[in-house]
Amino acid sequence: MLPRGLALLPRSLSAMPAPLMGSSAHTRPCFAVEGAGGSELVYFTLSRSGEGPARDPCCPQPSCFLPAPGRCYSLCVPAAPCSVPAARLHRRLQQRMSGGQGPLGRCRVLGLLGYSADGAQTAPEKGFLIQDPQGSPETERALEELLRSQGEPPPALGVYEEGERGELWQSLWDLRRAGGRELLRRARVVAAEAPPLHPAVPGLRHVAVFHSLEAARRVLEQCTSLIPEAKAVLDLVHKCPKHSKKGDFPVIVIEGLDATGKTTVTQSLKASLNAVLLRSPPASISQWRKTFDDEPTLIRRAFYALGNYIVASEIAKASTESPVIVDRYWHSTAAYAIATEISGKMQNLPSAHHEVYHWPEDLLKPDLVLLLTVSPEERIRRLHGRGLEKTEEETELEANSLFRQKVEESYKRMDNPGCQDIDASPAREEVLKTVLHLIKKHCD
Ligand SMILES: Nc1ncnc2c1ncn2[C@@H]1O[C@H](COP(=O)(O)OP(=O)(O)OP(=O)(O)O)[C@@H](O)[C@H]1O
Ligand SMILES: Nc1ccn([C@H]2C[C@H](O)[C@@H](COP(=O)(O)O)O2)c(=O)n1
Repeated sequence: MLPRGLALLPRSLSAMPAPLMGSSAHTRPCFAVEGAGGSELVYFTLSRSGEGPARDPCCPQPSCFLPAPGRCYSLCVPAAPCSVPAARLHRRLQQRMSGGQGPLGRCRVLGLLGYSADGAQTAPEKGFLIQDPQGSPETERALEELLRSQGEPPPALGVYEEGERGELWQSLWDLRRAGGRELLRRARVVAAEAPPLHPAVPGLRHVAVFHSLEAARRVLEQCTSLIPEAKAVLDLVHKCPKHSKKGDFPVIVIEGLDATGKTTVTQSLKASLNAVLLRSPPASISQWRKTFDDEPTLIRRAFYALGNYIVASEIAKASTESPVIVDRYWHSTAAYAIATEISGKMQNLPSAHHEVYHWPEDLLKPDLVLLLTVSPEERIRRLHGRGLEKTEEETELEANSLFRQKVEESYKRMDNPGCQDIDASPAREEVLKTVLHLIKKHCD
């Protein structure tokens, strides 16, 4: 018996009949599998005609999808990727599949992005590729059950099968009928060229890196009936002046990965400069961080973005009376969001000067942004030395040095104001001396 796999694909993309029948690779729906080929993404598209070599010398090989002798399943969320319901459905499925219970618990879950190859400035539809090392029918049943429990219409279910000549086929099934399924189409899986930009880049400004208060506010407004804290955040934003303006005293932001010494440096600066110390997210919303950290990227990043606007109003007020030091600000929000969304290798990051690195026009600009950097080994020594419980993202940083490098590189690509790099490895007093020297140089 030939190995089989299942795919749940974005309904909007899978329902695009013309591109599938046509021959232009530019208009076809395309897909990228994250993590199947190490740090490389595996790109594929669908051909109804079944044309193509028996075994495609390029990816995707059936083995990328079908872990011998297991089966592979994949799914995408069938709704607009920028909408709160789609983002929450994706998150729910992710939690259920990575919950470690039942047959889905033993599967390897990879990210799947569905995008259009015509370069549209839209966010990709997100999904999963699920590899079952045991190839058990229970997994298929558990997956169907999971999808049917998510309400109508459940995502379409695609089944991957290896053909007689080693080629890969995808059958798309409609799961809407209670207990049954109907074949919507069968298409050949063929390699697609890697797009010029990572598929998540065109949509970054819509789903992760918000460049205006309005864009972030729109997201939380969609959440008020689902997340009561969203209303509380919006109320605070509403109370802030529309365009916060900086006072005459300098505003200095300290940025960096966790445990690079931001708290240490900002507290010392506060004392040395007789400054006001602020942080983003501000104290007024930090009690809701856990709630928003558990939400999907779209909502989580909108929360942090709005936090920056609330801090901006605090900066405006404080900087009329004394220097202001800010522990994290917009650069953190943007750098972590970019590094999370852009899977794969460092080269997938948007190139320097890309608009995603530009400062939002409506957000109060600091005078100076200093980026503390330490070697990965020193950072881990400091994390362990501190002995605090690790957050999910800190664990990710420790486990995934590629992610850490992407956060740091994104910081370095920020524009106007850019981040000025500081080696924070030396002793505390020496780091403080360097920072004070730079502030003096900049502000004199
Ligand atoms: N220059 C330094 N040399 C040695 N240890 C340091 C230095 N600066 C800070 N540390 C220690 O490293 C640990 C992390 O520092 P700190 O809490 O200031 O980092 P942070 O960037 O604010 O971290 P987080 O973002 O996770 O809050 C602390 O235990 C701190 O005492
Ligand atoms: N202005 C900010 C501050 C923080 N974040 C996010 C980025 C990380 O996920 C996490 C790090 O914060 P820490 O653990 O150091 O308090 O919070 C952000 O997006 N924007």
